[in-house]
Amino acid sequence: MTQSPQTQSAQTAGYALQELEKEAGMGAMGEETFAREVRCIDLSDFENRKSEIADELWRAAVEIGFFQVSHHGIALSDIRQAFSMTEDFFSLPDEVKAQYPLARNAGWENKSQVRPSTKTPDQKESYQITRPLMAPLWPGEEELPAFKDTMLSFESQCWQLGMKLLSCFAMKLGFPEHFFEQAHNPDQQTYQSTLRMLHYYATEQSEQGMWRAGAHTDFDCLTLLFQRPGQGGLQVCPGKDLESQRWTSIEPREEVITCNIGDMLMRWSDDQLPSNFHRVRSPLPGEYQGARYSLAFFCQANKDVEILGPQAKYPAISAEDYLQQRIQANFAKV
Ligand SMILES: O=C(O)CCC(=O)C(=O)O
Ligand SMILES: [Fe+2]
Repeated sequence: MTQSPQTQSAQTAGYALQELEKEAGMGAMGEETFAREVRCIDLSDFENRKSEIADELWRAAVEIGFFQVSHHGIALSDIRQAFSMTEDFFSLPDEVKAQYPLARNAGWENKSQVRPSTKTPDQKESYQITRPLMAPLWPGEEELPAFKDTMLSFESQCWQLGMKLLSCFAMKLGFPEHFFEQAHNPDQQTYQSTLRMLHYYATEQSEQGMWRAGAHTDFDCLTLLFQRPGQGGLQVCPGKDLESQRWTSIEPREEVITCNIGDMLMRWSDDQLPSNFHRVRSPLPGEYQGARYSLAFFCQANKDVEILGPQAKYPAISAEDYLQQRIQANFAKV
């Protein structure tokens, strides 16, 4: 980094402001539609079909910003096991979970994320796993047997898939094929990719008139989102629909993973790849009113990695500074 700290933080603040202004206008209900297609890209025979898959991913990401992947290599039984552990974790008493409090992007929080779009707390609890920060944050084996091993192995599978997808984007951006894999190195202390377990409260435990997750774009490069059948509510607003605030509902399907580009890759791609708004709305009367669980894996470049696009549209910024400014805008205390 050649800039003085002062110039650097002024630019950081300017960019943060721009992102937040966009987000602040997105809190309304808007219009709902099922009409827009969210493409599902088949990843089978990945190594042999890589350039064709890369073309399909690029088109879906550029044109819509969201896509789903099928035949992605993570076994359904592993996904189900990760969800079962997630339910077990959130069933622990609050006093137990409170021993593992959220700091930066690891640990447990409860109704503490206030989105700039809604300015109200998301009606959820979450527990985030970020490898280098976990030592004081794992429940003991006696509290939750096999939790740590199961979730770490799932995290690793998510990382592998995330890196596969990012290698396709690297090729299309003119970076070396393994560029993003090197930037998301799980063996270093600077690793900051995160597996987030989410539990949205059943209607009776939620405050009325609030969002399960207010409209937002993700901070990361790429998000992989796993949903449970029958637990809907995720809605996306592809860039084209931003002005009209037309929201497309994504029907949860167990065998596909819903993916979206985050702000970090948008910046890294000089805005060629858009990060788009999404949210989780509360159930409407007549819909399933029970709890909703989801799992999200956020590919976030290691702290010391410099984010600079192929055309250098924006000044270089470290992934650490980039992420920190977005976390601060969302959580008061961390
Ligand atoms: O739970 C979901 O379906 C979405 C979660 C999400 O968008 C997030 O945590 O960033
Ligand atoms: Fe998100």
